[in-house]
Amino acid sequence: MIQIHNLSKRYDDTLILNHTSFTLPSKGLICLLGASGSGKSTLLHLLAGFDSQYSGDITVWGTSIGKLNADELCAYRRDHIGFVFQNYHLLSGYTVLENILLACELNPSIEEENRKNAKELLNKLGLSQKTDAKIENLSGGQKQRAAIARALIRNPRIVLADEPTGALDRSNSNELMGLLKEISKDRLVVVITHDQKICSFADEVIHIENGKMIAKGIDAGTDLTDQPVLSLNKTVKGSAFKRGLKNFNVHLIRYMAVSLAISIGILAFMLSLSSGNRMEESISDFKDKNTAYNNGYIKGEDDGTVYELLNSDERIENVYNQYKITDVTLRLGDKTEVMAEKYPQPKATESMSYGTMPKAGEQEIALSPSLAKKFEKDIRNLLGKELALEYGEKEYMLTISGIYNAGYDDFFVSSDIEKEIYINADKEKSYSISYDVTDFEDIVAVSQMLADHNIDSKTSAKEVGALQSTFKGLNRLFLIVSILILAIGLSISTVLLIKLQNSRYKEIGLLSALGFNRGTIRRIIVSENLLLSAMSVIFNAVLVGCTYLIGMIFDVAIIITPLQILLSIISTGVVVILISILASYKLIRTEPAAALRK
Ligand SMILES: Nc1ncnc2c1ncn2[C@@H]1O[C@H](COP(=O)(O)OP(=O)(O)OP(=O)(O)O)[C@@H](O)[C@H]1O
Repeated sequence: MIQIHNLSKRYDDTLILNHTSFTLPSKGLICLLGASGSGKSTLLHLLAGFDSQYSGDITVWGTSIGKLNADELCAYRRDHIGFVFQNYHLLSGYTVLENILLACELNPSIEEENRKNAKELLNKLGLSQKTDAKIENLSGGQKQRAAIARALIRNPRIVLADEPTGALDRSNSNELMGLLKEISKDRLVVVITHDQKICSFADEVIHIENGKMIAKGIDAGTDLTDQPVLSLNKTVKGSAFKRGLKNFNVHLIRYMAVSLAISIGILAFMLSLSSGNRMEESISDFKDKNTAYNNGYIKGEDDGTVYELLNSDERIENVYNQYKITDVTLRLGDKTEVMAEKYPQPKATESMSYGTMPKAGEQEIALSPSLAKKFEKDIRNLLGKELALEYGEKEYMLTISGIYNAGYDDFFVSSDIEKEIYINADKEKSYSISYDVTDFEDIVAVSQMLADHNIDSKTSAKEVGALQSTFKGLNRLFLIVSILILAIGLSISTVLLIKLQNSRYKEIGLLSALGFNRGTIRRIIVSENLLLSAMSVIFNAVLVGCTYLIGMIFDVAIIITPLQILLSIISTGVVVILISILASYKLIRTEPAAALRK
């Protein structure tokens, strides 16, 4: 029997049930009557363990359900309660049979028996033709019968039905009540109704008036001798992943829309980043073409002050004095050219016709066109050839790395070769100083520092400055755009995922009402979220591929580094999982009564 003692229930300031006490028998058919809004459904939800926010006590077969923990309450709902909802709460996208078997999902070991029982019930309820029909294609009355079948399938000891005949005609109502009367011989069946004729089936009629339960009718008597014990088996069977997969399939279109939106957001962010990469590439292009971009040259005699200033600056390296040298011989094949005087010249301000300036650490030489022509008519052919440079007693074998645009006979050699040559030079007075700026970013600042000291240096600072100011502005712009795109993408994704989760309150409320515990529901949702995340990752990868393809077709090079691609794919997955966890946090924790009302 169920003993209701001093039960009160309020919603905010409204008292619905007011210190009411009543004892319901262990078997028999009870009809619950009352004006609309009097609290009939509320009472049924409390008896079913859908809502634990009340005062007073409900004792079922000697156990107070208010004292049960969350898992025990789930076991109570799953193993002892069959509930017929006023609004059916059947899952769209699933068949009638699947909806009914949902109640047995936590006991899949007897799957065949469950199916057989479900079909028998459908037969009894006149729904056998609709076994495999999608629930959304059923009429109101058919849905009601499917909901009744789901409540009865596990043969529960307590059946609570909220207006089960509301959508049925008289003959179907009578048939159903006949069935409920039949099963009430060995269990308790409580039926909410507004129909007085239905009450003729009842063993007892209870009215709810002013928050109190009042008996009106024949008392079925409280059968204390036949009182079962409330067994609570907390073992959970059934695969949460299987249900998650099914749900994912049913909601596939919705999930696809969400993952597409998220992937597009992250792709847009990546494309924006790609513009930043393009700038990086332009800078590296500039560096490749202007191999002497970081070199500086200061002409004039120095008493050591300029040299000291350069040497003491941490941004500067490879500082050395340059000297005029005489009688330099260049030999290539059978052609020899002697330069009576060779003056050091600024390297960074020269532009290249072909090839590159000699690089430090390499045995290289670059020639001016007029000098190059003395060795070969088509000066381009000289690139990569070996040229011997003789100075003093020494000979250096150098590779011709480039031809630069000076209008007189001249050459540059790699800085380490140049320094070696100066060992034998007349070092009475230096002609100029050469230095390198270690970091590209510091070139302009170093030139400015020298200008502040009234030192005139020849560098590529002007070009680098122009490049930097253009790129700095654009970079900032793209960074802002990227962050904006990411923020918009994340906001849209969050809203979509929250909407997706919010649309599922009823479904999750139903699972909870059927006895799925919080852990199982969490695992179902996590499975779906993992599937959603995997789908988003795949979409993201496909979209990146398509973008590359479109870029190739329309000849727009899209620069995204493999690391950025990997990061974007991983972040898509992580973003989806994190937002899903956040969005489903409340969903998992909502009690069935509240979830089903949303
Ligand atoms: N979750 C809730 N939050 C706030 N108010 C609620 C909530 N659930 C029910 N109520 C209110 O409690 C009162 C009783 O509702 P309940 O559904 O139990 O009535 P009822 O007797 O079953 O009505 P009906 O016969 O129309 O179905 C109503 O005024 C309803 O608006």
